[in-house]
Amino acid sequence: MSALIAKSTGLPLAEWLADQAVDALIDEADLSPKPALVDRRGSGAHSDLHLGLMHASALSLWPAFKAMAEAAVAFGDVGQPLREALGRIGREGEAAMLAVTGGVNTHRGAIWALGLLVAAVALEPAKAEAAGITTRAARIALIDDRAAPQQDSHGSRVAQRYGARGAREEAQLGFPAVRLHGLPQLQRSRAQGSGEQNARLDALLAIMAELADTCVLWRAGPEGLAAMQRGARAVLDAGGCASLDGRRRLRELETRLLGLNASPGGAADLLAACLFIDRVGS
Ligand SMILES: CC(C)(COP(=O)(O)OP(=O)(O)OC[C@H]1O[C@@H](n2cnc3c(N)ncnc32)[C@H](O)[C@@H]1O)[C@@H](O)C(=O)NCCC(=O)NCCS
Ligand SMILES: Nc1ncnc2c1ncn2[C@@H]1O[C@H](COP(=O)(O)OP(=O)(O)OP(=O)(O)O)[C@@H](O)[C@H]1O
Repeated sequence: MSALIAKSTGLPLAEWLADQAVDALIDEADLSPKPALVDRRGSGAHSDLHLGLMHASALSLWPAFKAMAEAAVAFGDVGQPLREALGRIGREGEAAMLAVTGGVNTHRGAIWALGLLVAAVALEPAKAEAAGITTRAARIALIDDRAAPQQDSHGSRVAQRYGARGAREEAQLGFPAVRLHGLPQLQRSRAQGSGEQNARLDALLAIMAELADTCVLWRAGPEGLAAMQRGARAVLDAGGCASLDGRRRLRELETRLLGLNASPGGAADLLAACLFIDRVGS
């Protein structure tokens, strides 16, 4: 499917995939009202981020996504050489992002998730259904990158402290938050006639209701994480973002998260992953 679309647009596959990844990031950033995240209304719980910066950051990642797709085509299968090429390109992409944002982490988790997914599609563009893409991405993520520097990141610290599944494990398991929660909810809400923006918000909430988001754990601990998961579930149980009661619950969730200075950045990255698969998937 994606091979055919790339062909019909006349673009090389790698360029088409980089376009889709960047557009998924821009769609995620623009989607409003997202609880406590950067969106068209403002900066949520982030004093160092704003929408223009999210856009500039997304655009700065286009060459990295293109290079990741090209690496997948060149190596041709999942293995150590591809894994280590992706790691190197990912780190270069992160450096380009930090140069554009003046050192602010706008899309770290997204480079990881979308990079793996872009490579997974490029490996077998004819097999672009969600299960196939996420399984191939997981197989890449399971390989050790011997050149990766030992990191003492916020995410790895809280994942260890609380025994939570962080960004790395989410990918290694084949993105269950996307496959089992985000994408099915996106389709359900569309089928119910909720409207595209509400369907996307519902997909974000379905991810938030299940994810051990290490951004939230870092800033607000296990109580913050529980508040995020419970609050997101309450919106969906009330009928989702297209319903009046759901909207009321969404406002309550945002107030609660802002009070905790907690922002579901990991869930936002995985919504972008969800929108990417929705764009390229067959
Ligand atoms: C694996 C990564 C994300 C490091 O993650 P780490 O757990 O150490 O935490 P860190 O706090 O630095 O970043 C986590 C990022 O993931 C997102 N996130 C948080 N929780 C989750 C979760 N449960 N699931 C998915 N994403 C999450 C957040 O938005 C955050 O931006 C990645 O940065 C990495 O190793 N990069 C090295 C370069 C590389 O190999 N690139 C390959 C590109 S394919
Ligand atoms: N629309 C969005 N708004 C805010 N964050 C987002 C959005 N989309 C994705 N994110 C993700 O959220 C992360 C930002 O979270 P956070 O600011 O907590 O990270 P940090 O800079 O590592 O830590 P901290 O600011 O707590 O010291 C980014 O890595 C980004 O991937």
